Amino acid sequence: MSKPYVSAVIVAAGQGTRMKASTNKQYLMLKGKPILAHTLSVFEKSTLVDEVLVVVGEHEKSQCLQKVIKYYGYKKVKKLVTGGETRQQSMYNGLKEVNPRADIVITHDGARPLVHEYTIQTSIAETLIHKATVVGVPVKETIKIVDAKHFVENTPKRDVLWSVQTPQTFTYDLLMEAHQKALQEGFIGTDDGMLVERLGYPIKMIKGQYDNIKITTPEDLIIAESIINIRMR
Ligand SMILES: Nc1ccn([C@@H]2O[C@H](COP(=O)(O)OP(=O)(O)OP(=O)(O)O)[C@@H](O)[C@H]2O)c(=O)n1
Ligand SMILES: C[C@](O)(CO)[C@H](O)COP(=O)(O)O
Repeated sequence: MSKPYVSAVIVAAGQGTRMKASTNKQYLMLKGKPILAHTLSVFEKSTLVDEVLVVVGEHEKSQCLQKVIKYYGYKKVKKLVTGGETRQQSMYNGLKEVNPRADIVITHDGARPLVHEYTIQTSIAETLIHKATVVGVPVKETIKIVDAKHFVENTPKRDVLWSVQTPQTFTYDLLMEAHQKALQEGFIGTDDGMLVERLGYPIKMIKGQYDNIKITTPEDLIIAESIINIRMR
Protein backbone atom coordinates (compact mmCIF):
# COMPACT_ATOMS: atom_id res chain seq x y z
CA MET A 1 0.00 0.00 0.00
CA SER A 2 1.49 3.35 -1.03
CA LYS A 3 1.88 6.05 1.61
CA PRO A 4 -1.26 8.20 1.82
CA TYR A 5 -0.83 11.82 0.71
CA VAL A 6 -1.41 14.05 3.71
CA SER A 7 -2.21 17.75 3.43
CA ALA A 8 -2.30 19.99 6.49
CA VAL A 9 -4.45 23.12 6.51
CA ILE A 10 -3.37 25.56 9.21
CA VAL A 11 -5.89 28.33 9.82
CA ALA A 12 -4.30 31.59 10.97
CA ALA A 13 -6.52 34.30 9.49
CA GLY A 14 -8.37 35.34 12.62
CA GLN A 15 -8.34 38.82 14.20
CA GLY A 16 -7.19 37.66 17.61
CA THR A 17 -9.59 40.12 19.28
CA ARG A 18 -9.66 38.29 22.62
CA MET A 19 -5.84 38.59 22.80
CA LYS A 20 -6.19 42.39 22.87
CA ALA A 21 -2.77 42.85 21.24
CA SER A 22 -1.63 45.41 18.66
CA THR A 23 -0.20 42.61 16.51
CA ASN A 24 -2.25 39.69 15.21
CA LYS A 25 -1.73 36.98 17.82
CA GLN A 26 -0.29 34.50 15.28
CA TYR A 27 2.79 36.76 15.04
CA LEU A 28 3.27 37.47 18.75
CA MET A 29 6.63 36.20 19.98
CA LEU A 30 6.70 33.08 22.15
CA LYS A 31 10.18 32.26 23.51
CA GLY A 32 11.73 34.34 20.73
CA LYS A 33 9.74 32.80 17.85
CA PRO A 34 6.37 33.85 16.34
CA ILE A 35 3.48 31.67 17.52
CA LEU A 36 2.67 30.62 13.95
CA ALA A 37 6.29 29.61 13.37
CA HIS A 38 6.10 27.26 16.37
CA THR A 39 3.02 25.66 14.82
CA LEU A 40 4.51 25.37 11.32
CA SER A 41 7.75 23.90 12.70
CA VAL A 42 5.88 20.92 14.18
CA PHE A 43 4.19 20.16 10.86
CA GLU A 44 7.45 20.71 8.96
CA LYS A 45 9.09 18.05 11.14
CA SER A 46 6.25 15.54 10.78
CA THR A 47 7.42 12.82 8.39
CA LEU A 48 3.81 11.89 7.51
CA VAL A 49 2.80 15.37 6.30
CA ASP A 50 3.40 16.06 2.59
CA GLU A 51 2.17 19.62 2.22
CA VAL A 52 1.12 22.48 4.44
CA LEU A 53 -1.31 25.20 3.41
CA VAL A 54 -1.51 28.28 5.60
CA VAL A 55 -4.68 30.37 5.64
CA VAL A 56 -4.02 33.97 6.62
CA GLY A 57 -5.29 37.50 6.15
CA GLU A 58 -4.50 39.20 2.85
CA HIS A 59 -1.99 41.54 4.52
CA GLU A 60 -0.18 38.75 6.35
CA LYS A 61 0.04 36.77 3.10
CA SER A 62 2.25 39.38 1.55
CA GLN A 63 4.07 40.65 4.62
CA CYS A 64 4.56 38.74 7.85
CA LEU A 65 4.12 35.19 6.70
CA GLN A 66 6.46 35.40 3.72
CA LYS A 67 9.19 36.61 6.09
CA VAL A 68 8.46 33.83 8.60
CA ILE A 69 8.61 31.14 5.90
CA LYS A 70 11.83 32.55 4.41
CA TYR A 71 13.52 32.94 7.80
CA TYR A 72 12.66 29.43 9.03
CA GLY A 73 12.98 27.83 5.59
CA TYR A 74 9.77 25.80 5.62
CA LYS A 75 9.86 23.42 2.65
CA LYS A 76 6.40 21.85 3.11
CA VAL A 77 4.48 25.14 3.06
CA LYS A 78 3.18 24.96 -0.49
CA LYS A 79 0.40 27.56 -0.53
CA LEU A 80 -0.72 30.67 1.29
CA VAL A 81 -4.49 31.07 1.12
CA THR A 82 -6.61 34.10 1.97
CA GLY A 83 -8.90 33.56 4.94
CA GLY A 84 -12.59 34.28 5.32
CA GLU A 85 -14.95 35.98 7.79
CA THR A 86 -15.21 32.85 9.95
CA ARG A 87 -12.84 30.05 10.90
CA GLN A 88 -15.04 27.70 8.88
CA GLN A 89 -14.77 29.85 5.75
CA SER A 90 -11.01 30.10 6.22
CA MET A 91 -10.76 26.32 6.53
CA TYR A 92 -12.92 25.84 3.44
CA ASN A 93 -10.76 28.31 1.48
CA GLY A 94 -7.74 26.22 2.45
CA LEU A 95 -9.47 22.93 1.69
CA LYS A 96 -10.30 24.07 -1.85
CA GLU A 97 -6.57 24.60 -2.48
CA VAL A 98 -5.39 21.24 -1.17
CA ASN A 99 -3.52 19.02 -3.66
CA PRO A 100 -6.23 17.01 -5.50
CA ARG A 101 -4.26 13.83 -4.83
CA ALA A 102 -4.67 14.29 -1.06
CA ASP A 103 -6.04 11.28 0.80
CA ILE A 104 -6.03 12.81 4.28
CA VAL A 105 -6.48 16.42 5.41
CA ILE A 106 -5.29 17.39 8.88
CA THR A 107 -6.86 20.63 10.09
CA HIS A 108 -5.20 22.68 12.79
CA ASP A 109 -5.40 26.07 14.48
CA GLY A 110 -2.38 28.28 13.89
CA ALA A 111 -3.01 29.44 17.48
CA ARG A 112 -2.16 25.99 18.85
CA PRO A 113 1.67 26.09 18.66
CA LEU A 114 2.28 23.45 21.35
CA VAL A 115 0.80 20.50 19.51
CA HIS A 116 3.00 17.42 19.88
CA GLU A 117 4.37 15.78 16.73
CA TYR A 118 3.12 12.38 17.96
CA THR A 119 -0.40 13.82 18.20
CA ILE A 120 -0.17 14.63 14.48
CA GLN A 121 1.20 11.17 13.67
CA THR A 122 -1.48 9.44 15.77
CA SER A 123 -4.24 11.53 14.20
CA ILE A 124 -3.14 10.53 10.71
CA ALA A 125 -2.78 6.85 11.63
CA GLU A 126 -6.19 6.71 13.33
CA THR A 127 -7.84 8.54 10.41
CA LEU A 128 -6.56 5.89 8.02
CA ILE A 129 -8.73 3.50 10.05
CA HIS A 130 -11.72 5.65 11.08
CA LYS A 131 -11.76 8.35 8.32
CA ALA A 132 -12.61 11.02 10.91
CA THR A 133 -10.79 11.86 14.13
CA VAL A 134 -10.61 14.76 16.55
CA VAL A 135 -8.14 15.30 19.39
CA GLY A 136 -9.41 16.16 22.84
CA VAL A 137 -9.01 15.72 26.57
CA PRO A 138 -11.51 14.76 29.27
CA VAL A 139 -12.75 17.91 31.00
CA LYS A 140 -11.44 18.45 34.52
CA GLU A 141 -14.04 20.98 35.67
CA THR A 142 -17.74 20.50 36.05
CA ILE A 143 -19.55 21.97 33.01
CA LYS A 144 -22.97 23.61 33.40
CA ILE A 145 -25.49 24.64 30.76
CA VAL A 146 -26.59 28.22 31.45
CA ASP A 147 -29.61 30.14 30.09
CA ALA A 148 -29.66 33.66 28.60
CA LYS A 149 -30.10 35.13 32.09
CA HIS A 150 -27.09 33.15 33.36
CA PHE A 151 -29.14 30.79 35.46
CA VAL A 152 -27.98 27.20 35.50
CA GLU A 153 -30.20 24.93 33.43
CA ASN A 154 -28.45 21.63 33.97
CA THR A 155 -25.15 19.90 34.58
CA PRO A 156 -24.17 17.21 32.06
CA LYS A 157 -22.46 14.13 33.47
CA ARG A 158 -18.77 15.03 33.45
CA ASP A 159 -17.54 11.57 32.50
CA VAL A 160 -18.91 11.94 28.96
CA LEU A 161 -17.52 15.45 28.35
CA TRP A 162 -14.32 16.11 26.41
CA SER A 163 -12.67 19.42 25.59
CA VAL A 164 -11.92 19.24 21.87
CA GLN A 165 -8.78 20.70 20.33
CA THR A 166 -7.12 20.40 16.95
CA PRO A 167 -5.73 18.57 14.97
CA GLN A 168 -8.98 17.32 13.53
CA THR A 169 -8.25 14.92 10.71
CA PHE A 170 -10.41 13.50 7.97
CA THR A 171 -10.31 11.86 4.59
CA TYR A 172 -10.33 14.57 1.93
CA ASP A 173 -13.67 13.50 0.44
CA LEU A 174 -15.46 13.37 3.79
CA LEU A 175 -14.25 16.81 4.86
CA MET A 176 -15.05 18.38 1.50
CA GLU A 177 -18.56 16.88 1.58
CA ALA A 178 -19.10 18.18 5.10
CA HIS A 179 -18.01 21.72 4.25
CA GLN A 180 -20.05 21.83 1.04
CA LYS A 181 -23.19 20.62 2.87
CA ALA A 182 -22.69 23.18 5.66
CA LEU A 183 -22.20 25.95 3.08
CA GLN A 184 -25.29 24.94 1.11
CA GLU A 185 -27.36 24.88 4.32
CA GLY A 186 -25.87 28.02 5.85
CA PHE A 187 -24.63 26.12 8.89
CA ILE A 188 -21.63 27.57 10.77
CA GLY A 189 -19.92 25.38 13.33
CA THR A 190 -17.09 26.09 15.73
CA ASP A 191 -15.00 23.16 14.58
CA ASP A 192 -14.72 20.88 11.56
CA GLY A 193 -15.89 17.88 13.57
CA MET A 194 -19.34 19.43 13.87
CA LEU A 195 -19.65 19.58 10.09
CA VAL A 196 -18.74 15.92 9.69
CA GLU A 197 -21.11 14.96 12.53
CA ARG A 198 -23.92 16.54 10.48
CA LEU A 199 -23.26 13.90 7.82
CA GLY A 200 -24.01 11.29 10.47
CA TYR A 201 -20.48 9.95 10.18
CA PRO A 202 -18.89 8.56 13.39
CA ILE A 203 -15.85 10.52 14.58
CA LYS A 204 -13.15 8.86 16.67
CA MET A 205 -11.93 10.85 19.68
CA ILE A 206 -8.17 10.69 20.21
CA LYS A 207 -6.97 11.48 23.71
CA GLY A 208 -4.53 14.35 23.38
CA GLN A 209 -2.53 16.45 25.81
CA TYR A 210 -3.77 19.15 28.16
CA ASP A 211 -0.81 21.34 27.16
CA ASN A 212 -2.00 21.61 23.53
CA ILE A 213 -3.63 24.91 24.41
CA LYS A 214 -5.15 27.42 22.00
CA ILE A 215 -3.59 30.80 22.57
CA THR A 216 -6.68 32.97 22.84
CA THR A 217 -6.40 35.46 25.75
CA PRO A 218 -3.32 37.24 27.20
CA GLU A 219 -2.72 34.79 30.04
CA ASP A 220 -2.42 31.96 27.51
CA LEU A 221 0.92 33.41 26.38
CA ILE A 222 2.28 33.11 29.94
CA ILE A 223 0.95 29.57 30.22
CA ALA A 224 2.50 28.66 26.85
CA GLU A 225 5.91 29.98 27.91
CA SER A 226 5.74 27.91 31.10
CA ILE A 227 4.82 24.80 29.12
CA ILE A 228 7.83 25.30 26.82
CA ASN A 229 10.12 25.87 29.81
CA ILE A 230 8.92 22.63 31.41
CA ARG A 231 9.40 20.73 28.12
CA MET A 232 12.95 22.07 27.82
CA ARG A 233 14.02 20.76 31.26
N1 LIG B 1 -11.98 34.04 10.31
C1 LIG B 1 -11.10 33.25 10.99
C2 LIG B 1 -11.18 33.06 12.39
C3 LIG B 1 -10.24 32.27 13.02
N2 LIG B 1 -9.26 31.71 12.27
C4 LIG B 1 -8.22 30.92 12.92
O1 LIG B 1 -8.81 29.87 13.65
C5 LIG B 1 -8.00 29.58 14.80
C6 LIG B 1 -8.87 29.50 16.04
O2 LIG B 1 -9.61 30.71 16.13
P1 LIG B 1 -9.48 31.71 17.38
O3 LIG B 1 -8.54 31.21 18.39
O4 LIG B 1 -10.85 32.11 17.79
O5 LIG B 1 -8.77 32.96 16.67
P2 LIG B 1 -9.40 34.37 16.42
O6 LIG B 1 -10.72 34.24 15.72
O7 LIG B 1 -8.34 35.17 15.77
O8 LIG B 1 -9.62 34.91 17.91
P3 LIG B 1 -10.75 35.91 18.38
O9 LIG B 1 -12.03 35.10 18.40
O10 LIG B 1 -10.28 36.29 19.75
O11 LIG B 1 -10.78 37.05 17.41
C7 LIG B 1 -6.96 30.69 14.92
O12 LIG B 1 -5.67 30.18 14.59
C8 LIG B 1 -7.43 31.73 13.93
O13 LIG B 1 -6.38 32.44 13.31
C9 LIG B 1 -9.18 31.88 10.89
O14 LIG B 1 -8.27 31.36 10.23
N3 LIG B 1 -10.11 32.64 10.27
C1 LIG C 1 -11.50 24.36 16.57
C2 LIG C 1 -11.35 24.61 18.04
O1 LIG C 1 -10.02 24.95 18.33
C3 LIG C 1 -11.72 23.36 18.80
O2 LIG C 1 -11.68 23.64 20.18
C4 LIG C 1 -12.24 25.77 18.52
O3 LIG C 1 -13.60 25.45 18.32
C5 LIG C 1 -11.92 27.06 17.79
O4 LIG C 1 -12.77 28.07 18.32
P1 LIG C 1 -12.43 29.58 17.98
O5 LIG C 1 -13.43 30.43 18.67
O6 LIG C 1 -12.48 29.66 16.48
O7 LIG C 1 -11.06 29.77 18.52
